[in-house]
Amino acid sequence: MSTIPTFKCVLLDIEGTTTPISFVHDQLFPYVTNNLENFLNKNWNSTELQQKIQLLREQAIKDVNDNNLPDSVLIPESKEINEIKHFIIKNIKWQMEIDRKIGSLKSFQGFMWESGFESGELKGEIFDDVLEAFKRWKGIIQIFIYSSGSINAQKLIFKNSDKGDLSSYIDGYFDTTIGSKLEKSSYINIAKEIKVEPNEILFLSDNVKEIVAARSAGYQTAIMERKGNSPLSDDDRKNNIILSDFLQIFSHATF
Ligand SMILES: CSCCC(=O)C(=O)COP(=O)(O)O
Ligand SMILES: [Mg+2]
Repeated sequence: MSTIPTFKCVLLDIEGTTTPISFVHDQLFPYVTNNLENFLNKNWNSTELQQKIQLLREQAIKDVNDNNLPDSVLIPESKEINEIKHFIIKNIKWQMEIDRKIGSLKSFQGFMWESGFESGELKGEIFDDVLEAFKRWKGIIQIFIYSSGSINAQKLIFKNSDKGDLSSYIDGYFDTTIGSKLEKSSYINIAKEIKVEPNEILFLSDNVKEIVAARSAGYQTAIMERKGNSPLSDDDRKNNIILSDFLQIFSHATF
């Protein structure tokens, strides 16, 4: 068994990989849905909030025009303020019910989470083995994050984590502004950006479709099978390296 890594850097998904899915669904998402109305009322005059709302508005227009969604998802601009807020809340709750991984929603959520992390109400949950691997990789293997969550939200989770401030371990962050996690081109773009050959990058994720996209771009990959992740098929098991713990990477024959 080799203990010498054949990769120069790791690219890590968050939800289901560094962080339990339950943290995202039981803490992060309810923080948004429970505080939405208050948050809009309190921050209505903030330019940043209005920019985030504009992104939601533009996405909703695209949804109606390109995706044939009903006009009821639209967010009007020129109505009474409480009516506009009503449509924003409706739009966000609808998108969150289907766990949409789309930039405008993720950017809005990240903006809201800022207050939660600042007040200490939210603390990023990171698996124990992730911190141990970060310590072993420091100065040897570069660590990058690629999540559907906004870069702002990613930084908040690692800076305000239950393991302390982990920012110093992380060399860079990518979100879907570089492209969808399901597209081969996104992984090629990331490799170009970090100036590392695709076959020298190890991508870890719980999502098999993301793994397939990264593999088609020439990455080394492994599927994370954490408690609470979606079940894997027999084919997934046959065709992939499956890990339940980052520390298994250090003793895995093919890495
Ligand atoms: C900064 S992660 C917040 C969680 C989130 O909103 C999300 O969509 C995570 O998706 P991932 O790509 O990390 O599985
Ligand atoms: Mg994930």
